[in-house]
Amino acid sequence: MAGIKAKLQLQEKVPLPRTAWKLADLAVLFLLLALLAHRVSSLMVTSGSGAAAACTWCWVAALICEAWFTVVWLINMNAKWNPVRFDTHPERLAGRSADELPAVDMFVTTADPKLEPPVVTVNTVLSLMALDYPAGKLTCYVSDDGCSAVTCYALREAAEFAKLWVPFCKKHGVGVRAPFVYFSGGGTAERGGATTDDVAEFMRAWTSMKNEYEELVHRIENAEEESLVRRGDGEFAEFVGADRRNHPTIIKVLSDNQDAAGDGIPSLIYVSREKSPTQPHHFKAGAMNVLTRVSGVVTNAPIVLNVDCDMFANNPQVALHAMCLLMGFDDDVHSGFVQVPQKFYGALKDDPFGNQMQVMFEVDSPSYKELQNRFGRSNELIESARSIISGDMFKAPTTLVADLTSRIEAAKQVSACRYETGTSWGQEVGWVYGSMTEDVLTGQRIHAAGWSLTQYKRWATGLLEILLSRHNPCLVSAFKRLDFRQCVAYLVIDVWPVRAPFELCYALLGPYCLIANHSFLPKASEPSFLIPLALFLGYNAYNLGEYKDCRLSARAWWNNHRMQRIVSSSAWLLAFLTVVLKMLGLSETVFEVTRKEQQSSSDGGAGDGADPAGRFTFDSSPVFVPPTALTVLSIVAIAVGAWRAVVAGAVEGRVPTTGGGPGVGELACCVWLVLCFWPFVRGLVAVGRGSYGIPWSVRLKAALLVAAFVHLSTRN
Ligand SMILES: O=c1ccn([C@@H]2O[C@H](COP(=O)(O)OP(=O)(O)O[C@H]3O[C@H](CO)[C@@H](O)[C@H](O)[C@H]3O)[C@@H](O)[C@H]2O)c(=O)[nH]1
Ligand SMILES: [Mn+2]
Repeated sequence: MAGIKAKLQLQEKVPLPRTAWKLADLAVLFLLLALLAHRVSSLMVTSGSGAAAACTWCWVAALICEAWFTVVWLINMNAKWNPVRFDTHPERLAGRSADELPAVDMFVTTADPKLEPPVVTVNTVLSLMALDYPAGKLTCYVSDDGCSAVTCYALREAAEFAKLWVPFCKKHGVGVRAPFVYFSGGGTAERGGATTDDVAEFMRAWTSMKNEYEELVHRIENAEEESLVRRGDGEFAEFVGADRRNHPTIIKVLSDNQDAAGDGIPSLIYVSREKSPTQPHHFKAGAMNVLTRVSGVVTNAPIVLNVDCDMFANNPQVALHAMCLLMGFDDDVHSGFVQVPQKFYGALKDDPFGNQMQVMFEVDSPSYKELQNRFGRSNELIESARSIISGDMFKAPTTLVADLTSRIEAAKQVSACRYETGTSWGQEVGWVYGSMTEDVLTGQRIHAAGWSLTQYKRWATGLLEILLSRHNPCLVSAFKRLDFRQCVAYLVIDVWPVRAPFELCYALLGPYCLIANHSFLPKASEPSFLIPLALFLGYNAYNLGEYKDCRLSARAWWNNHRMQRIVSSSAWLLAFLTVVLKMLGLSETVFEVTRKEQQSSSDGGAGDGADPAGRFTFDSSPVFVPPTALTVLSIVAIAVGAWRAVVAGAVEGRVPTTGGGPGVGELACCVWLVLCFWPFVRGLVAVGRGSYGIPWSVRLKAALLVAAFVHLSTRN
């Protein structure tokens, strides 16, 4: 270690100046504060005079929402005020002898062979096994919460295929080592690295590799759960009668490489942890904690890399880059995890190095008893914890186990579903339970191909669970080692779901005023009208500018802007309600696994009637009710406003009721809402167009909500 540090710098911190943006940040902040000041002063005037009492509460509601938006703006400003970039230099590591690099245990989680086709998992695993790293120092653990013989079979086949694939990738410097990506280039065989072997020979190797891969896919796709478990050789006998919700632990060593310096392919271990209907399994966090313990008693690498089953490594040097960050600090033993800085709205490369939220064990010399209370009753695990706590965590294990199979008993003990009872797992140790987003700020997948409100709902649920728990960043900052600005940075994401009720309230103000003949914004004739106008224009120009800065189109900005409004009135709102129900003890939150598309290299991605990219589809899920209702309400409000204007024009000399009736501002709010929710307008119009149309059950619920709202607004 000391040797490495004395040598060339592995990483550099480069500050990124953004003076002009800082000025823009402050300008928007100034406008927000001006608006708040104007509201407060007008409220004081009206409460004194007693005039226009009817709309006072609109102004109070608007003031509260705008105060909240100002807080959100401040939180976001803090996070992007002084950005830096870390440049890593893996080439400075690559030259070093293999034993200077720490071993890495790579965790892949899968939960359902239907939603997450085994071919997807296999591609992820292959991309990890082919990383540029000493093969003997890599072990890949796959956790299968689906307890599927097909997944196990697919991985065994993948281990065989890896014997061809890994040397091929390394020899030809393949860029992306997930075969489906590599071969999706069609006939144009991509070639990385400048090697001297002649083109014809490469083409031959490429073709034969492609054939091998297609056969692998064929075998996996045609494997059947039933026939696998009934096979004569009894290889999958453990899966006989195994119900995914109720079965003993199954662990299989599919590839074993204990040659620390040597080549070959990394070890591959299949783990399906014990499940029992009476024990909570804590979803992904539970799976990760089992893998952590299994790795602790089997290979016990000091570094853990975690990816989901659909996150292949898009850069074979990713482990080396990570090492530059993890080993590049002076205080590296204390750097438990490294966060890869993300660019805002960054449609950047998707860094698959999913890092863990787990804070590293504090260094003290705990007694055996303390260790047992903390980590559980496995002697092997306690030994491995002790070796990490006491020693240099980067020290390569000196005595390698003869073979991995000898560790299976110990591994089964720690995979039992009752193992955690009475220990600190899920609390102080490992992945923390009680939130559906145990990873939170880690490299978030950018779902370029589409979006899923279910996923947003789960994320938002998890985030709010964090906010309302003792892990709330403000509490953590007050009592633990998280400094104030870091706390505020975590809040950027944690407050997502809390934004929902405020955004909803604000969105309702425009329609309410049009329907009830009130106002919540200054009149166009008043000078103070310029404040909200400047804010509206300035804020949107700012966001558009950010998109332009990232070389994204105006269209991309608009899509994202309106998606935010839609997500916040649908998924975030429901997440908010779900957590409120959980707090009241009325329901439990569940982890709804997202469906992974199976990208096959052979069918050219035609897909089974896949939706044209970007077109919204609907189903009868409750997430669609609030945005549908908001859309209908805005249209109704515009109609009412127009009708009132016509009537007022016709009945001459008519005096406006309170002088506080709606004006341009309120109308603009409703029009803007309709524009943001345009996909829902299309969904309302598309009757009988399958999933493009909003289902009648959703329309009915939305209509009831709108009717109730109109009724309440017009009741005096
Ligand atoms: O009981 C479960 C449920 C899920 N998973 C796995 O968890 C991962 C993430 O699930 P997915 O449905 O793909 O959720 P995403 O929203 O795409 O995942 C993001 O958000 C999650 C938190 O909500 C994080 O756990 C992920 O790392 C992060 O990529 C997948 O590999 C699943 O197989 C399990 O292992 N066991
Ligand atoms: Mn996912």
